[in-house]
Amino acid sequence: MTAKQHVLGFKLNSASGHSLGCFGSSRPVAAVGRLRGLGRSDTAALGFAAAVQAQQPSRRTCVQVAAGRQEAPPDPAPKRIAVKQDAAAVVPEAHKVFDEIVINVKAGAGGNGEVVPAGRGRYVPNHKYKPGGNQPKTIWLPASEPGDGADGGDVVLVCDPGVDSLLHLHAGSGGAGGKKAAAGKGDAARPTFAARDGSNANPNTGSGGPKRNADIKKAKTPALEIPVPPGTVVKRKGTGALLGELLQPGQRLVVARGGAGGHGVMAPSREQNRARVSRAEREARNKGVEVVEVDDAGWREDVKGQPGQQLGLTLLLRVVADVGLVGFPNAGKSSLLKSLTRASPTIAPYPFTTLMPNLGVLSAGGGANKAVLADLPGLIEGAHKGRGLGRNFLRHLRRTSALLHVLDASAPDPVTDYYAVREELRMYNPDYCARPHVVALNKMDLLAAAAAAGAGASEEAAAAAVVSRMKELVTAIRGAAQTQAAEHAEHSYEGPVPVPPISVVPCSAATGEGLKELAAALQRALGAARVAEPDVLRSAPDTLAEARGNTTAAAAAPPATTTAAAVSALSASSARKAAAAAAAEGAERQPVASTSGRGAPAAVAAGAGAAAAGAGVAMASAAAVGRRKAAAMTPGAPPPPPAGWDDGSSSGGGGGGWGADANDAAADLSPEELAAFNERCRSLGLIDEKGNFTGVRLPDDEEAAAVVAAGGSSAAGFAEDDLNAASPWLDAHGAHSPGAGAGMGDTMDAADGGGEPDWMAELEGLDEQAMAAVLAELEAEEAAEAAAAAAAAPLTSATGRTHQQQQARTRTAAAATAAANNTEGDEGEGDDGDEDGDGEALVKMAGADDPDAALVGLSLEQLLAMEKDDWPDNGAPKGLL
Ligand SMILES: Nc1nc2c(ncn2[C@@H]2O[C@H](COP(=O)(O)OP(=O)(O)OP(=O)(O)O)[C@@H](O)[C@H]2O)c(=O)[nH]1
Ligand SMILES: [Mg+2]
Repeated sequence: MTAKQHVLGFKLNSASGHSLGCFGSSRPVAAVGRLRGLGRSDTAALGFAAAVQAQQPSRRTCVQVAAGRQEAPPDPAPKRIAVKQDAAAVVPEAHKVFDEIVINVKAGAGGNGEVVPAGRGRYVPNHKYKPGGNQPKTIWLPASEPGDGADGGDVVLVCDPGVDSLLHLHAGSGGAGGKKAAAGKGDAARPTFAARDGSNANPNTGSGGPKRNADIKKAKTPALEIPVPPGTVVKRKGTGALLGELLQPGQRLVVARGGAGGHGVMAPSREQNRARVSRAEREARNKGVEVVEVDDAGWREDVKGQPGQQLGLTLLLRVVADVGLVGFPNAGKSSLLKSLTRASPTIAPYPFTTLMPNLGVLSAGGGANKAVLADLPGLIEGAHKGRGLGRNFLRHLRRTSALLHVLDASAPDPVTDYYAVREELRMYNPDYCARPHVVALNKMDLLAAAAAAGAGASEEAAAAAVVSRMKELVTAIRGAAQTQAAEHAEHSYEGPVPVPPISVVPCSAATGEGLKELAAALQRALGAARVAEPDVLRSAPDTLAEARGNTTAAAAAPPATTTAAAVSALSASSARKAAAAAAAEGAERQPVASTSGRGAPAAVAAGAGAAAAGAGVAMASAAAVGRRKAAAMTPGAPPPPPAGWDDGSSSGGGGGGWGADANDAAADLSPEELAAFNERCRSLGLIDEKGNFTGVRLPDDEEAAAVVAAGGSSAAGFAEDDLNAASPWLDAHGAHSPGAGAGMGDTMDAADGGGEPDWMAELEGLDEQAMAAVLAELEAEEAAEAAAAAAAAPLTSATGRTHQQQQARTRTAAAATAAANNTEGDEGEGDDGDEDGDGEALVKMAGADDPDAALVGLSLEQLLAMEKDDWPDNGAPKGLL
């Protein structure tokens, strides 16, 4: 044996085959992998030896290996082991779930405060100093107050409607500022989102500058905003505590608070320290206390910023939708979503095509009647225990108001499928089974094709076979729903009683058959959901429908549209009543009866005679046809609004604009009220004999004469003019007619109270005298206002004040003269026409201590004649004149 070769002897543990080895002796050493100094080929050789030894445990195996040589052994066995080792090193990539993620969030730490050495500053004279007093002559003024450190940035979740999943958080990438998840498991493997730390106090950057100004005491640190889709639920990892739910766009949830910034501190000077310590020492020694060296680090701690909060969060997405589509894989959920909405989900003939919910908007009837549908991944039996895609997707139903069960009608046993899905729902959350739901018997075309193939050439026989199969399925599905409710009662299961379907609609996503009926049924289900559980987040949907919900309103409607309104009202109210009754009755509710309760009244009221006797397709479609006929709707028109839906648009479609014209205001009135309202409008001249609106206007002479002749008012004062003829107009605006002896004051008051006075119309018919009186009164009013304003507003110059007062006096005098000419007294304007009183008031208002008071009575000429030097020194700029 050369020096370069070693003989390695092995004694392998026969129990485990190859876990331990010996190095030339019987003493066990470390595991094979931990033998130091061996190359890859050595390890392979050891492995080979282990394998041989495992085959023949009684033998002692020796392997000769050339140290340092990296030769590949010819035997394939070590290769296998090497492959095994590589396989162990592979870290399987974590499955990225779009609707759930655990992340770490870390708020920023606060910045440190400023430490200002006590020596910075200067002595300033002490203004309290008095010779002989105990105040020092100078006091120490520090140069600036020390600044605080900035608070650390918060971590905030922001509800962003532009984001539709949580996938963007997995990599911790994007603008959210997260770090990529580390390989491996545990906390470190989660993506981490850390906000910025607060900046340290720094006089140069603002924080920690001259701190006389409180506003710049702290610098601001921007928060880290993490966008999440609407419907994100935030829980604390570990405890599971619910931190919040983000539903509204722009909603914010602070999940980690930044640490507080450290305080700015004025550090004690060396002298102060020494003096303080030595004094304390001296006192302690005097008391015989042993002195222990203690570092007073209190202020040093105070300066430091606090760490930010740091925690693990579980984010769960619950899709926000009105209707959730549930069913077995391949039932055609995605196909139906595609046919009903503009969504384009992936559709394929194999199960679990859909892995993420797809959303689509169903807008039946346009406008407000919009519903968001969510197509969920397929469920299978045992999903609530984790089979298939598991129960995770079931939580997306949480925020839906109604459900659409999609069944493959061509499957061997659709009823069992329905029951199985209902049971899955019940076991996951019994509340889901209490929600209004519709069953879609999809793939009807396949059934028809099969029937046609079976029945040979006879089309009628094939159609009859399909109808009979559909009837059978509908009855069986309703029976299954009843069975579920009965079992619930029998076993006293938790939660509300499962409800039967609102409608079972045969349809085909491929041919489009039955889709209109399906959309209408979904709207009914949503209406029922809203009535049973009004959602405060939505605006009240049916205030107008409520008003039309009684026959009175229908009777008050214009004749041409009465039928449509009555049908609409009846169908809305009956549906609402049925829904309310259904909510109250619970398990006792008979599904067939409740369904006919929804459909039949509309049909009966319309005289279509299509009230269906039994459950099923025939009944549902007959009711729908009856409604359509009754409402005289075109085939493509939207279905009548269900309970709980704003019928603004559909009433317009069905009734030729009923409710959209001026009569809408009268819709809420009883016939008596309506008659009184019309009479009043007619008396005011607002509508003509035919009931047409004439608009708001001043009546002409004949009408005025008629009003006067009817004894409305006597003609006096301005009686012969058109002014009096305005009485109906004033009446209409809540003012009274000018009576005998009433002057302009009254008229103006009435006009003021009545909204927009037509001044030109009023002044047109006045004679000269009356016009002069009006003008004088206006002048007087203006003058009084000007005088009051002059007294109230502080004047800065004597000139301005004098000028204004002079003007006021002039106007007052003119007004007084005009008022004196006016024979009728103006009771409303009693403060006018008193020149002296006014002048006195002005002098009084000027104030006794006002240096300008002496100037008040002087004329402009007198003022101009005054020497400037004679002017009182009141601070006004001199020489203005
Ligand atoms: N003939 C016919 N085929 C249909 C109809 N609806 C769906 N299909 C077909 O059924 C298959 C499955 O349809 P999907 O819409 O992907 O079914 P799904 O329920 O979304 O399936 P998962 O996403 O796996 O749960 C596709 O091949 C569709 O073309 C229908 O009304 N008639
Ligand atoms: Mg699908």
